[in-house]
Amino acid sequence: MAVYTEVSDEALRAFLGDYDIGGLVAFRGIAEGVENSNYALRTDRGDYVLTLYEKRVDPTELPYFLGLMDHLAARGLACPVPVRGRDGDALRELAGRPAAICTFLEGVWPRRVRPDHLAPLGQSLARLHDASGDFPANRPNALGPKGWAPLLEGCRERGDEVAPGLVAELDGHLAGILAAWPAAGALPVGQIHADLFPDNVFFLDDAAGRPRVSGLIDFYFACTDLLAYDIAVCLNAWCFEADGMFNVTKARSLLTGYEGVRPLSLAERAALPVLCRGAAIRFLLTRLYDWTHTPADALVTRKDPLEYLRKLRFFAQAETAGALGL
Ligand SMILES: Nc1ncnc2c1ncn2[C@@H]1O[C@H](COP(=O)(O)OP(=O)(O)OP(=O)(O)O)[C@@H](O)[C@H]1O
Ligand SMILES: N[C@@H](CCO)C(=O)O
Repeated sequence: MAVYTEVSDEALRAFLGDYDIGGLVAFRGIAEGVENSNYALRTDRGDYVLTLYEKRVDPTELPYFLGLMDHLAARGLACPVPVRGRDGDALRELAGRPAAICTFLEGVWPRRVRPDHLAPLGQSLARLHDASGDFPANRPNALGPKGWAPLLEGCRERGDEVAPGLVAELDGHLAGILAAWPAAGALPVGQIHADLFPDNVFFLDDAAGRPRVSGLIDFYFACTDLLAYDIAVCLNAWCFEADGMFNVTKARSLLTGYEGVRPLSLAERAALPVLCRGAAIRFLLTRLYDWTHTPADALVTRKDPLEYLRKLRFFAQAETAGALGL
């Protein structure tokens, strides 16, 4: 479900009148995604995605997200390009919500991640980091280390309903992660995607049948943080099997693909285990918060926090990159 705000035919036609993208051919809601309302839009000039930004997005941050996509696309990264209206503005308003039209990306996200998805993923992630090197704006990571303790506080009352003893266990993990977190200035910082899960990466097969990344989407958690933290997010989101096992082959392919474009420093590699613990607790906490604050019958699909507890426990017992097999 991801159409929270309905758009009337009349409002849509008036809205499109502010653009120079041709006449309307087709318009339908996109079911996937949970944060915003997304519509597939076809005009006689091409395909687009219309996004209406819902309540959890801070409108003052939209220029950063749209500006970053524009910047990356201009440097050759396949990502949605915000389309400007006749007045030059990409960020507009529709049905009472901030709204933008972006170009449509071909491809499909992998429902089942295979080992051969990982090297192209790593390459794309490194290209994103390289291409954003000269991006002029910054956005602190609200869901980074400083945000985790307040999130855990928000889960303190009801967290143990999800698993007995969970909150106390998370207190212990969080203290350990924060104590071991890289000091400011120790690792390279830049613009990161911060949510590069399989459903945000589109692939198409090349002529030889090998998967190639056709585009990255959903930059609405992007922020300025440790570049290697983005790899840690991917190690969490892409390298575990359904039975909970960490797949070292996938993890190595991710790093090989990444380092083919941007080699990691020794310090970045050494920090991977704690960055992986950090990424695991970040997704565990946001999922736990949503689980304990969203009514069970709400339209939003809640994601399982315990999937990330298992990942956190796995990373907590691997103190070095070597122990992870990396
Ligand atoms: N530029 C694009 N090209 C093609 N499809 C797109 C594009 N942007 C979004 N989509 C489609 O819309 C769906 C939802 O998009 P997105 O993940 O950005 O939504 P969201 O509501 O912000 O979701 P999330 O819960 O993942 O944060 C995607 O899975 C994809 O199918
Ligand atoms: N990727 C996040 C959802 C927010 O995009 C998760 O799986 O918890």
